[in-house]
Amino acid sequence: MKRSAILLFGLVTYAIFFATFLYLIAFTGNLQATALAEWLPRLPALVPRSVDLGGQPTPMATAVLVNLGLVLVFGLQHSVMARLGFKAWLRQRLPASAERSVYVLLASLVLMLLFWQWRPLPGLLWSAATPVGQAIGWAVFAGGFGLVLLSTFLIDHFDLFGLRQVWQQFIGRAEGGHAFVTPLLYRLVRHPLYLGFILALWGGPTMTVGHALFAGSLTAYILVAIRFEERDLAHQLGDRYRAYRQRVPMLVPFTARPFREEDSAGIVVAADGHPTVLDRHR
Ligand SMILES: C[S@@+](CC[C@H](N)C(=O)[O-])C[C@H]1O[C@@H](n2cnc3c(N)ncnc32)[C@H](O)[C@@H]1O
Repeated sequence: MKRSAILLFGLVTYAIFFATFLYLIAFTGNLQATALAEWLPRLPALVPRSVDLGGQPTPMATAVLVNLGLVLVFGLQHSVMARLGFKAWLRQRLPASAERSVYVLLASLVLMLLFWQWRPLPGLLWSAATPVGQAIGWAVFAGGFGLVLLSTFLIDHFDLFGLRQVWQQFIGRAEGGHAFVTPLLYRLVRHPLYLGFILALWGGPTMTVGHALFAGSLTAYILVAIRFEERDLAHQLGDRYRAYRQRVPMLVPFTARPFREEDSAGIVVAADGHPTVLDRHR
């Protein structure tokens, strides 16, 4: 009974996450009307509120404060709950197999709060004037979200969103955490998923003040989150992660400084074919 309940919780959480992710795409791209409606006039309004449309009109200063507050709540939820110490604390109170689903559920709820309470700031900063410019804007937007989704599968999509953990407890198999891997895009940059988000946030054919606030504050949060995440990874993987960090740039491909002999002094680099399991239970 308890096993089935945890499995059901994980499945429902995954469905909620996926719907929230789809809403995030529509929210960020204003897939409600705007530019897309010019191309596809019969496109139904996909979402009632987006970064630029449908939100409560609010004076500028209040809108900025509310919006930054929403991003701060998002950042705090993500960063606090992703720390090894917090995970250990949570596991003393909840079944370990449900921990990731709880994180994913809360992350989705915090995003829903942001969608609901976001205040548009409609001043136009830039807009692509030509069809080619608009197409490039949409390509960056779509490519960014595509990169996010692809990166989740390169790491381990079902582990990141808690499904693997609830399934393994259901079939009575011990849970082991997912491996540290560096396939494809992870050889070009250390954070392709975050790079995808940054491209998606800044892509699209137009940019308003509100959209720039959304993109800018989340980009700043991503840069902070990378610091925390890398600190944990270096703690878990030691020299292996430090050597990876030397070889592969953070977000911009082909910008790593050349690897020098002295960089490898005292460092033992594990072969890429032998991933280390990231310990989720510390
Ligand atoms: C939302 S994912 C983002 C992954 C990565 N920062 C990126 O942008 O592609 C965060 C989780 O992925 C894990 N992670 C980061 N790099 C990884 C890698 N190369 N292989 C496996 N897991 C990784 C982190 O430990 C963390 O639990």
